[in-house]
Amino acid sequence: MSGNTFGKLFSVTTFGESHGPAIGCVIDGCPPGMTLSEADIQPELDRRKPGTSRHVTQRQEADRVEILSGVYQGVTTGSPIALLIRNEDQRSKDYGNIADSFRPGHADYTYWHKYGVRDPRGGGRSSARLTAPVVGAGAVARKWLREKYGTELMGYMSALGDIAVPFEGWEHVHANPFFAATGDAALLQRMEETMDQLRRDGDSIGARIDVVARGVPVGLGQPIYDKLDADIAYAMMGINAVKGVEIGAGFASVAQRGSEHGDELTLEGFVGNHAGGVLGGISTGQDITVSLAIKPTSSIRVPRRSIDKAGNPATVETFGRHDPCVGIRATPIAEAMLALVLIDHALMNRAQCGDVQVATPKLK
Ligand SMILES: C=C(O[C@@H]1CC(C(=O)O)=C[C@@H](OP(=O)(O)O)[C@H]1O)C(=O)O
Repeated sequence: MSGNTFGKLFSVTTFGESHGPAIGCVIDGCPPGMTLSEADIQPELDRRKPGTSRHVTQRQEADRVEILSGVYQGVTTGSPIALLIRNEDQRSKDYGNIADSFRPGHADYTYWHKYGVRDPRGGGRSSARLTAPVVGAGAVARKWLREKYGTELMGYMSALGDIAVPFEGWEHVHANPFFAATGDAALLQRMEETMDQLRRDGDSIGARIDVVARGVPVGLGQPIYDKLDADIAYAMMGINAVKGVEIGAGFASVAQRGSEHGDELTLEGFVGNHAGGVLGGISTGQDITVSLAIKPTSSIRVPRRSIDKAGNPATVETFGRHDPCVGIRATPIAEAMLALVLIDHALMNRAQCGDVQVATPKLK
């Protein structure tokens, strides 16, 4: 009801603010009997944490996760799992000059009208820092999915602003600060220069992120309202700054014919994956492919027109430590959200349809 909980059977409630003492989440419904320790979660948080290159926010947070409950002798018990991440590097004075006005493109304005109370310390609940607990919960989900079905989740940046970054191979993704799946040195150099110029300009830029789930069993998803692709879109739109989601061919479907779009079935497998791994809202067993449009960060140094709380015209400039392209750190977050959707649907499918068997081959 209050927009802080995600998922039905594997439900995650996040808490905390960017400049409060800590952030975290409570996971309810994790299956018992899975080995789990901080070491399973920390590497995912390390992929997302701030301060890892000059192209992201310089706020220094270790994002060290503590498991407070739900695990006994290294095994999940079925009780709620609480994950805690302490904030260490808050600097609320950066927000002093905008405490009474509204950043264009930011949630400041809508939160103020909705709640009538403003947390002047940083972005509060609307901060992208709140994606850290989501990544923590996603790490638990992806471990279960890997152990149960061999599911793997991967993602990469496929565009930085108007620079398209073609996919070359997964081996490149962690060899550059952008999560780009390319080894093209000239292209990476162009991306670095674009970001350096943006930083000098005090401006920001958008990005496109592609996410893939491989090894998803056939049959996940519900027929009408809780379609797998609908829940994926819902989940992705829950990530800060996401303005668009495509599944499979997405908006390119508009220009396709049925003879091209519909992936033919052969005994060797599906021919193509325009469906993005989902037909009729239910997983096909192929890769689930999702693409996200991430808007340019709204906290920028460029002076812009706004108003203040009293209704006077104001000029807004945001100082402090911000991501000039929040999309650079979005890849692990998108993977985590996809994992949360998949585990929830896997548990729901197990409940209703766990005994169903048909003799038809399962295609890939
Ligand atoms: C700290 C993180 O990113 C933050 C995301 C963010 C925002 O407004 O979204 C604003 C900045 O934080 P602060 O509230 O301290 O100004 C970023 O540094 C993080 O992702 O962990």
